[in-house]
Amino acid sequence: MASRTYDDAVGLLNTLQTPHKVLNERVAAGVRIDETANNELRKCLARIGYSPSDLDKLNIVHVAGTKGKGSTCAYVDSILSQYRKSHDVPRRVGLFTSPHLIAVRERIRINSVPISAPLFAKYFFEVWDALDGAGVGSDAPLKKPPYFRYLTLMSYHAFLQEGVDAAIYEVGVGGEYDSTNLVQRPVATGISKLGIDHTFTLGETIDKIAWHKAGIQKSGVPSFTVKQLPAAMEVVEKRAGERDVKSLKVIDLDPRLQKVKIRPDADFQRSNASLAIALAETALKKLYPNFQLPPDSLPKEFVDGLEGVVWRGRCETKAEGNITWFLDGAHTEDSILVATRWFGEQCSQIPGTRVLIFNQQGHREAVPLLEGLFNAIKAQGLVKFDHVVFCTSAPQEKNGSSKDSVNYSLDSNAISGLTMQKTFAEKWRALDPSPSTTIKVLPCIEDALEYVRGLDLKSREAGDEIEGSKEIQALITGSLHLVGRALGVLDGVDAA
Ligand SMILES: Nc1ncnc2c1ncn2[C@@H]1O[C@H](COP(=O)(O)OP(=O)(O)OP(=O)(O)O)[C@@H](O)[C@H]1O
Ligand SMILES: [Mg+2]
Ligand SMILES: [Mg+2]
Repeated sequence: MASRTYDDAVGLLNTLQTPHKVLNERVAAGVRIDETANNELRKCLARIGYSPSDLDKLNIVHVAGTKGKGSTCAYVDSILSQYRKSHDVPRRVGLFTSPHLIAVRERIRINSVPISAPLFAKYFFEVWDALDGAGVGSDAPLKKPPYFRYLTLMSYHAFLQEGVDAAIYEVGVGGEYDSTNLVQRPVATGISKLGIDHTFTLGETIDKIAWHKAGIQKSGVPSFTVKQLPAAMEVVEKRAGERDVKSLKVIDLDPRLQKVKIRPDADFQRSNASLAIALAETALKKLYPNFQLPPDSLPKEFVDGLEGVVWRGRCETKAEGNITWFLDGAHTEDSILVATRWFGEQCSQIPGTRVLIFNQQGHREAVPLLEGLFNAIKAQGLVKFDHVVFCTSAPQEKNGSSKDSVNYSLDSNAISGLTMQKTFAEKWRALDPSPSTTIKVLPCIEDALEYVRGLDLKSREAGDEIEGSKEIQALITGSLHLVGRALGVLDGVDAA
């Protein structure tokens, strides 16, 4: 029998990635996802032994949105975990999020911890074998769903087998046709901030995008959203009506958060936290029928859950001697503004050398994204980048990178030729012609981090700087893959 380790599982899982060439052909032919994908996935679910109604046992909190999904899910998870610790209910909390930063198994967590490598391998191969028809009765093989959909299927299996009694699901792309949308009766659905992203799949305008995301709302299930642009809100309301939801509530900034330390201390994050409070409250009402949240303050479990949440790669800082790394995986117009403002505010009080490390490989609007970053930092007027580094997020075999970060959906020629990075460098030079700004194109994130460390070394060798000016503040942003690769290096190999 073939070897069946975690590494083997990830290797096989990678064969389910859609290659760059096929993605391009689909775009050219205008092929978009529709309900056939979930009809196929229901067959796979049946094959591994479950009906869609089995998923209702997971008491799912389902979250869609353009920005803030992952953070909202992490908050709900963290609040429920506090109840688990203090009351033993829910006994086990599942969390399904994407993408991963370092290891694929981060996407499937139980009690906030990524499932172990052996458990990942076990559930991976159980699903694999069942789809191959290797089980009782030797059914005909079923075509395996692509990467993300396979992982979703596997998460259903893992959570049901592990006795999870509350699960939080972050939508992959859109909502209506997403593989997380197999659930028929979640406990609550949440729609975080809507904006423009994934336009090929979802449509070019916010109302089209909202249509997909609002498609997670379910009959008889409470739905929650945050303030949206009118064109988006109209669609959310219309779809809520069509679906006959139990209620649709628009969640404003929760005044009870005034005494809670939300990080970063910004309204976008308080909005995510407010949405999470409403979702967690609804889930807890299901788990404890008499549960009531006081109207003017939050119980300790909520406060501890919100303050203690760990959501890596989003507005994360790491100190390393004189260097402070600021990491944020922002890759849309709105979120890049948020990340840039956060960086500017954080380091404007401390003199030092400012570095930007940027990449974005798959996005059609990558250059405008970079330009948005430049304009935001300029408009804010607090800091200026002295060094700007463009590099790829590609794993480097020589550094012992794992299969977890292999990405076949990107254009390998563009990566090896550093095509995007050279374009970014030209763009930045045009935006900032000042000779005092150094612009670099480097093959990989490892080299970019070393470049920054080299700056630190040089300044320490120079030795005669005034106190404080030896600080280096480096913002790493533009892509969650870039940030994940950077964290992998900065944390050491086995960070997950
Ligand atoms: N409500 C929001 N409005 C605008 N930007 C946000 C909001 N919430 C988060 N962001 C920004 O988006 C980044 C990603 O946040 P998060 O992981 O919560 O979003 P997501 O919806 O899961 O995104 P994706 O999965 O597409 O990366 C954050 O680091 C932050 O810069
Ligand atoms: Mg996204
Ligand atoms: Mg996410």
